[in-house]
Formats: sequence, structure tokens, C-alpha cells
Amino acid sequence: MMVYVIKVGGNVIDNPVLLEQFLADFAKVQGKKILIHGGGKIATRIGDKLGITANYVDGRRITDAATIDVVTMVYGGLVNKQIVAKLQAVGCNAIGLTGADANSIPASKRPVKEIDYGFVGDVVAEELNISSVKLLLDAGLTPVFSPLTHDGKGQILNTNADTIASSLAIALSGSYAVRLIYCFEKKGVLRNAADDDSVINLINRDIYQTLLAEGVLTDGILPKLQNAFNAIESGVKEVLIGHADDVRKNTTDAVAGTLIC
Ligand SMILES: Nc1ncnc2c1ncn2[C@@H]1O[C@H](COP(=O)(O)OP(=O)(O)O)[C@@H](O)[C@H]1O
Ligand SMILES: CC(=O)N[C@@H](CCC(=O)OP(=O)(O)O)C(=O)O
Repeated sequence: MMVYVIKVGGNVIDNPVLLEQFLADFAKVQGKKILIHGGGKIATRIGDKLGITANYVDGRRITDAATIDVVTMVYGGLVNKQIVAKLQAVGCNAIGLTGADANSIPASKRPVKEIDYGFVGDVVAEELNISSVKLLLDAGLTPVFSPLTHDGKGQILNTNADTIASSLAIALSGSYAVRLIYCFEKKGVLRNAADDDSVINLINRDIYQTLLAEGVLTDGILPKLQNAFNAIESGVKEVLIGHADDVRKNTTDAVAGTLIC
């Protein structure tokens, strides 16, 4: 049986029109499905209002003590519960979770090397506890995960939403055929970030290395591709990166966007 693990990013969540359309389309996806949401942009905006400035390195947020409180409120509260309520409104029986819930996504605080990322959690897909997630899926519920994990000692950690999605996809691939779909506001991975129509239809490791060397890939596309390759090389059957508007097409055979292989 196919399970769809679908991630929606911050630029879509931040656009009420795009988000509403995406959630209506997501609700119509047949079969077992999980949604993972980001919300980086909203956390940055709310942090700014509180005088807590965002600081990213290679697409990952430096998460100090003040910032972990902001992201816990924004991802675990505002964004997660708004998405769940909006899904209920379009007939999808969603249940909102963090990685601390049911101990589903344990993590360890990233060790300090050249950079101290603060309260950022590294996850190991094999250590996820997905039995509760499977129970929810079997009960006809749709889990909606925020990008928060925990260290088992009472500390919430911030984990990139693309990583949460790939880890859940890998963990579930032991029990199901999994298609992992990254949905964002571009039509796929672009050869030229300024040209929305320059979609690369297929990327393998060799092409990825070439694109990296050419400097075509920057910012938030980096964690997406790292996680996409990790997933496809760790048992996930299919991985796609595409536009949020194409989520329904991407749960059929007529895929749109960038296929990772
Ligand atoms: N080659 C590329 N193709 C697509 N997006 C790119 C590329 N290079 C850089 N980007 C940037 O990466 C962003 C996606 O990352 P991010 O904003 O973190 O997405 P999300 O919120 O979905 O995780 C795009 O909005 C785009 O600005
Ligand atoms: C550690 C880390 O970087 N966490 C991310 C989690 C949110 C996220 O991934 O949001 P998008 O999908 O909208 O980018 C952050 O705080 O930005």
C-alpha cells in the first residue's frame, strides 16, 4: 500500500491563497497520508516583532534559548493548529503532532563544531517510533507534524522540516511503499533560480554534484535535496520536489516537478 508523506514549506504557508488551495487539494489525496509543515518565514516575522532576529547557516536556523521558545510557539501552536483546523474544514480528519508526541521523533542536540546551532535536533530515521503514527493512519486519521523534536530529557529541539519529512518517510518505508513529496512555491528544482520555468525534471547524484559545483543550488533548496537523496537511498520508493499546486498530480502517475533518482 502506498503512503504519501507530503511536506509543505514556509512560502506556501505564508501565502493564504496558496495555502488554502494546497490544503483543499491535499484533503482530496486518496489513501494514507501524512503532512509535515515548515513555517520558517512566519517564525522569523514573529521573532522580529519580539526583537529576536533570525540567523541561518546553510538553510538551518541558529536556535538560541529565546529562539527555541519562538519556534515552539509558532510551529507547535500557531501554524500546526491553524493547518489542522483548515484541514478539518475541508473534510480531512487531521491530528496535529510534534516529534515529542508519542515519542515519535527523538533527537539529539547538534554537537557544537565550527558552528553552534543551539537547540537544533539531529534525528536518526531508524530511531523514530512510528507505531503510533501507523495506528493513527489505520484509524483513518491524517497526522500533521510540526518541525519540532525532543531530546527525551524534556528539551524541545528545532529540526528542519525537510529532515522531519525524509525521516518519517524512511521510517515508514519499512512498512509501506512511500512516496515523499516536497511541495513549495517553485515548480521544482530550477536550473536558474530566477527563471521559474527552468525546472530540472530528473536529478541523480551525479547531476546533483554538478549543480552544486556550478553554484545553482543555494539556501533552502540545499536541505531539501540533501534530504531527498538520503530518503531515496534509504528505502523510500519515490521522491519528488514540486509546486504545491501540483500535489494532486504528484499523487498520480502523471508527476510534475523534479524526480529524484
Ligand atoms: N536551483 C533552485 N531551485 C529552486 N529553488 C532554489 C534554487 N536555488 C535556491 N532556491 C531557493 O530555495 C527556496 C526553497 O527553500 P525554502 O524557502 O527553505 O523552501 P521551503 O520553505 O519549502 O522549505 C526557493 O524559494 C528558492 O528561493
Ligand atoms: C533547524 C531549522 O532550520 N529548522 C527550521 C524549521 C522550519 C522549517 O524547516 O520551515 P520551512 O520548511 O518553511 O523552511 C527553521 O526554524 O527554519
